[in-house]
Amino acid sequence: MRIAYFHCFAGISGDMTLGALVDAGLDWEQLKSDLAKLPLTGYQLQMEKVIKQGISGTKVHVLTEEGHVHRHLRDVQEIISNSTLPEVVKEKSIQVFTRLAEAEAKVHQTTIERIHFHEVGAMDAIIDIVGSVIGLWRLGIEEVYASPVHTGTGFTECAHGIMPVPAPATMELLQGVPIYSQDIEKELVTPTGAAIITAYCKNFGSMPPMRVDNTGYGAGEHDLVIPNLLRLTIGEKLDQVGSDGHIRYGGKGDVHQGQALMMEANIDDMNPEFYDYLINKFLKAGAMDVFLRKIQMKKNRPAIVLSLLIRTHQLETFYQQIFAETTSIGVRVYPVTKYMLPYEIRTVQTKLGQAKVKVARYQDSLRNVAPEYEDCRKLAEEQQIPLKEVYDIIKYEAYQQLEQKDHS
Ligand SMILES: O=C([S-])c1cc(C(=O)S)c[n+]([C@@H]2O[C@H](COP(=O)(O)O)[C@@H](O)[C@H]2O)c1
Ligand code: NI
Repeated sequence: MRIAYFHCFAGISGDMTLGALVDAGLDWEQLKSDLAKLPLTGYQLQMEKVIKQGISGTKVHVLTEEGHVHRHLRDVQEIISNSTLPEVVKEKSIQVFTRLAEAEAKVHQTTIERIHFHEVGAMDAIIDIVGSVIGLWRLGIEEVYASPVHTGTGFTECAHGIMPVPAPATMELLQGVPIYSQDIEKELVTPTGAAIITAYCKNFGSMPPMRVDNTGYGAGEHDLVIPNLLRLTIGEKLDQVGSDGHIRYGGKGDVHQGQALMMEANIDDMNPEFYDYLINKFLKAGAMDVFLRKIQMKKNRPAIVLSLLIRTHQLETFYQQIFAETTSIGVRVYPVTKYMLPYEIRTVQTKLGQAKVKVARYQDSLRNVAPEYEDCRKLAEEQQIPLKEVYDIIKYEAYQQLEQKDHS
């Protein structure tokens, strides 16, 4: 499972979140073209690389000509609903704004229908929030975690006048979240940042075990005595790292469940030489699996079903690639639920040498040991032994070692 960890050592705001997402690999041009799907004009998006206390990060600027506006929640909802963004993005963005409205309503003792946003409903806040939702969706983040949140202290000036830090709406949004201040007299967490992180975050604490793919830094406005950055780390969630250093995927013992999409296209008119190239291309682009089946179509035409198992956020990427690279002009897409045994990758020492094996367990019993093909191929080539023999030896010796460990 792909997860994100936000390290909020200098707080969190909407533009820091957007900067961190871009710094961690969100495609800038893609983000701009996604945001252009909102019925909003009169803004410009800019990004720049900045250095904060020697650390490089991305600062996103949302430049608008908008004067002081008072939007209600329903105005923001309408803007988002009237966009051509995917439903998941619209729903999550509206959820974040609804959280903001609830916090504002509580602070100003009114209702979410009546509350009018000042700064937090301005165009830059809409861009920050919808952009952050797009970013997490585009990067395929399935779960979000965060550190305890550094809030800052003192006072800040806004449309309401002078406010204590954390601002009342921020404080309301941070109910139940571990927060702290180290006497930095700045507003480190804004209502927008607090609404985004609390709408997503599963747990505020230390970083869960993960295999890191990318880290990005989103820069805040001011220069502080600490690096004014929000650090975002993206990677694959590991359910456990044992004291032996072995990594376990998918928890201990129980079958775990995940959602994915199956894309299929029936192809009867493409040069079969292309399939090898396409399978590699789709796998490199992040498909979880790609496979072919022979079928007999109407008029007795022999054909191929090209199937791709993909993550839900990859839909657009892959239908574009299928239409661009194959002769297909239509794809079927359906949601699938995957049930998976937890597994771990272990390196075993055998009489032929070292090899990795994938070890699957159900509860506490060993269910499968699969030697890694590439390691076996290398050993077979190096030692001029038939591949199937190498495979059997690795599997047998791995079983013996693992069973011995389990019983000791
Ligand atoms: O716009 C509104 S209603 C607003 C409410 C509050 C409360 O705490 S109530 C605070 N603020 C301040 O506005 C700026 C901008 O916030 P963003 O989240 O849009 O970056 C910030 O100083 C808030 O504390 C605005
Ligand atoms: Ni307010």
